[in-house]
Amino acid sequence: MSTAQKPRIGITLGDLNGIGPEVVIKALGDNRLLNLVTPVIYGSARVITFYKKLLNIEEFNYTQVRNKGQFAPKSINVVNCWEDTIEVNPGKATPETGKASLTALQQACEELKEGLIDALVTAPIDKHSVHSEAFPFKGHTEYLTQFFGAQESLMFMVSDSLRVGLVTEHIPVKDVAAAITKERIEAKLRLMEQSLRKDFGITKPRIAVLGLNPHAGDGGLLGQEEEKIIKPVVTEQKNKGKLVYGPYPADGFFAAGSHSKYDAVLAMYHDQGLVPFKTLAFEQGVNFTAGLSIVRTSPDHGTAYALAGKNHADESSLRHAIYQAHDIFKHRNEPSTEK
Ligand SMILES: NC(=O)C1=CN([C@@H]2O[C@H](COP(=O)(O)OP(=O)(O)OC[C@H]3O[C@@H](n4cnc5c(N)ncnc54)[C@H](O)[C@@H]3O)[C@@H](O)[C@H]2O)C=CC1
Ligand SMILES: NCC(=O)COP(=O)(O)O
Repeated sequence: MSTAQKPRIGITLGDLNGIGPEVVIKALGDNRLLNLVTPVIYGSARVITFYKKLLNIEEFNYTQVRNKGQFAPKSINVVNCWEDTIEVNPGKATPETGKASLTALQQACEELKEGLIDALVTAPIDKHSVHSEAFPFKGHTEYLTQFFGAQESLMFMVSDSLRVGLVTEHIPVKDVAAAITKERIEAKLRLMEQSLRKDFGITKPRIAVLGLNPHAGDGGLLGQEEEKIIKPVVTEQKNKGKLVYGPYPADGFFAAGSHSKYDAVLAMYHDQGLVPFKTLAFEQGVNFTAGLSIVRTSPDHGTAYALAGKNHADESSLRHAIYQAHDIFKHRNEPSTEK
């Protein structure tokens, strides 16, 4: 694709019984997006029609893709990823919709690999119903990391006011401390710094690192990870001239608004980073998988089954995910941006 053309953004519907189809339809209902990107929905026209009727949305037109990779440039394109009729029951977790969400994801990833689309936005899957022999992963992040052949990736939650990356992602809390190693923190810091430069155009990024234990260990009284692992990594980074600071106690850090002094924050585990992120930036927040050869974003929420089919789901995060995928794709492909 030449950079003058609009990026073709693949959008998977996620679990058909969750809020994925609703937020996709509502976000794309804003026609201004068509001036910027060519959206390609991976899923099923039948499911889209079902939700259009259920939610009473009339202003949403699309073109079904008949020939692989041939997309209508000024339209919302829909790729039908399965032939059979899958029963849609909003709010209900089922193995069938788990399987369908995987089929759409796999097809989108294949077409991304083939260069038929330029970036991927994924609506939420139900990690439990999709988990199977065919998908032995904890989520999209782990699947995409393997599919696109990366050694490591970074779960990077991004918004205009806050960026938070994670050292450990989808693992039980009981396993977190053992997973906090010098090598893993270094790898995540490297990915975060590269992404801030390459994807966000920040020449000399400032990064804050959080501690693991209460009060960042209180000098070793409340845990040794800060003294033995995290501080030495931060010191080494500083000695290399990197603007890396910490480790900071996580609670007071956000309470004092200290995150606004940094381009990104590295959290040690999922909820340590995502609780403040979602509290401060839920609607604008986007989940970005940094460190891959391709661009993938998603909204920062899940299937929200309790809201499905009720027209109560907020589509802002999905819309931001599309804009963010566009911006990062452009950043990576415009010759003038920082690499
Ligand atoms: N990227 C992905 O595919 C993700 C998938 N999930 C999956 O989603 C399922 C449910 O996860 P939960 O932890 O309950 O998180 P959730 O994000 O689905 O729901 C958390 C709370 O936020 C509300 N909420 C979520 N999205 C909203 C929206 N767009 N508008 C208004 N309110 C919204 C929900 O009603 C609920 O009260 C799980 O199966 C999980 O695996 C969760 C996060 C990411
Ligand atoms: N809470 C973030 C999250 O679960 C991201 O999941 P995924 O993008 O890896 O599927």
